[in-house]
Amino acid sequence: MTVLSVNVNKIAVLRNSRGGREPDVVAAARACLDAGAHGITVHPRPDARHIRADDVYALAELTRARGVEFNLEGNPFAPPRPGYPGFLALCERTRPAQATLVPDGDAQLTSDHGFDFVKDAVQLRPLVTQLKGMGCRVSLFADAHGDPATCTIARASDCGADRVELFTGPWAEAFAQGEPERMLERFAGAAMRAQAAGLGVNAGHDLNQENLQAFLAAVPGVLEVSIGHALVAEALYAGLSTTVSRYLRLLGDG
Ligand SMILES: CC(=O)[C@@H](O)[C@H](O)COP(=O)(O)O
Ligand SMILES: NCC(=O)COP(=O)(O)O
Repeated sequence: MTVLSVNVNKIAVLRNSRGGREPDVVAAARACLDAGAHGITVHPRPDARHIRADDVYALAELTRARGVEFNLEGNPFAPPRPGYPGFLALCERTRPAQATLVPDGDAQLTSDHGFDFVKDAVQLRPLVTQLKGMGCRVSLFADAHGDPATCTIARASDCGADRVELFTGPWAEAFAQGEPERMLERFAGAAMRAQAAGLGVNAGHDLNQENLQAFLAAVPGVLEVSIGHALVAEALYAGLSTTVSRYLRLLGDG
């Protein structure tokens, strides 16, 4: 079975837009877990555009109390700054069940590529060792959509990683354009090469209710998907009619 880790970054985007406490990230995470989600993911960014250090601490406590996986994602190379203690410090303080390393830059709107496991190995190896020493399972964000001849995904095992997370943005794009076949072949091939090297395979980015099943049917042995942006958008649509009805009842119209 593939487990679902819900990414609650977008709840924090909404909260931060008004500067108050609502919507509450922990309450939202609790609702996801009450609905049966297997874990919670967050990807705090150094500019604190959504998840803040305090959210990470509170979610670590919630997931520990509920006995579910906390998946902390982030760029381990981004230096600390006021309000952001750094990815390793956050892991040290919260001991997430899974640490997912992602090579994003500050200016990125969102994550858009994985590591080059040949070029980045020297830097990654000691970090992976350090995180494993904290008791974290370590997953590395990986491209799976490129030419199989140049794909370095299997080399993630040389970095000491337990898993890779396939960057599924290109899959979502190919699906939306009605051209899924070649992309599915590439992702399935990359997943199998990673598995042959002893790595577990996770997947995430832009997965949604439309593109998820075809992906999982074609890509073997995906252990976990982390989904946030689309899931929160879909939740808005699913919840809007109930909520509008409630307001109308309050107004005596319904
Ligand atoms: C690694 C990954 O694909 C997700 O964590 C995604 O980047 C979410 O981050 P944002 O919510 O900041 O877009
Ligand atoms: N690791 C991917 C993730 O946590 C969520 O990505 P998205 O669904 O917000 O694109």
